[in-house]
Amino acid sequence: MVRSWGQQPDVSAAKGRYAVQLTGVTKQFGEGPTAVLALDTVSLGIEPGTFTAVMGPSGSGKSTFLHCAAGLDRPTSGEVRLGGQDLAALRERRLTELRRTRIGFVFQAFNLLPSLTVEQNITLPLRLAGKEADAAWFHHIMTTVGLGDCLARFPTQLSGGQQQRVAIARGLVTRPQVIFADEPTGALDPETARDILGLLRQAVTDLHQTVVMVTHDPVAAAHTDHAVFLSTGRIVDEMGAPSADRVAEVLSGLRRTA
Ligand SMILES: Nc1ncnc2c1ncn2[C@@H]1O[C@H](COP(=O)(O)OP(=O)(O)OP(=O)(O)O)[C@@H](O)[C@H]1O
Repeated sequence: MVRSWGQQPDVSAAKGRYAVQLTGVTKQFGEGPTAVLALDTVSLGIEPGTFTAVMGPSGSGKSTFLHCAAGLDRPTSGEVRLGGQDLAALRERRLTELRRTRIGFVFQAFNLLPSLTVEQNITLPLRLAGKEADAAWFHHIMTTVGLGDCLARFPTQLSGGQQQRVAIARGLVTRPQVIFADEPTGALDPETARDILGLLRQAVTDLHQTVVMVTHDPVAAAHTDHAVFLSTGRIVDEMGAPSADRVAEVLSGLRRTA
């Protein structure tokens, strides 16, 4: 049964066809002989309402890709568009507003505020955006991430896996158009990881949200619609309807040549 969670995110505001579009994006860190080319003319269009895995060996540029795509870092050259909006054209304040209203983040560094309870941490993006929580959606997220008993606790009273779940709930609560997730299941046991991936899938299928997820895990990638493979800052392969076996095969080939 497909459940509906009320109002869907406003994708009609998007002028472009893609939810996220990178064109010739290059990101260089440093200058001269020590310079690192973390992204090398990367071009990719991510359709709205799809779930994409970004994969590749360690140091291949996955996190840099995510940071540039999410407007957290500016590319050295090339263009990033979110819902048709060219991020380079935005001043810092407008960019912050766009991140707050249209993007959800689930990153490895959980960035939870220690002085706020679990519930306050999760609902913080809503308060910043001046929105009310949708009680049914909030309850559903809480049940899925298994945090119902921890709402009044503080982050320091939680395990690493529980903190990750708080970060995931916080990324989903505003039902943003695009969710960027960096290894969201890395610290979790397989059962919780499966539930979290199911929740991300539901955000895509039921709410037409777009999820872009960096992962090393072929099993996690098998939950997505599309896998993109990076090696030394370039997109070297793509796969529709990825299976864990085929993904593992591509990754081991890339590790051999990395
Ligand atoms: N702030 C930075 N300053 C200098 N070099 C950086 C910086 N951030 C990333 N790099 C370099 O850019 C390259 C890509 O890094 P990135 O973190 O994007 O890779 P990754 O694929 O996410 O790696 P991992 O899987 O190990 O997290 C690496 O060589 C890294 O050392």
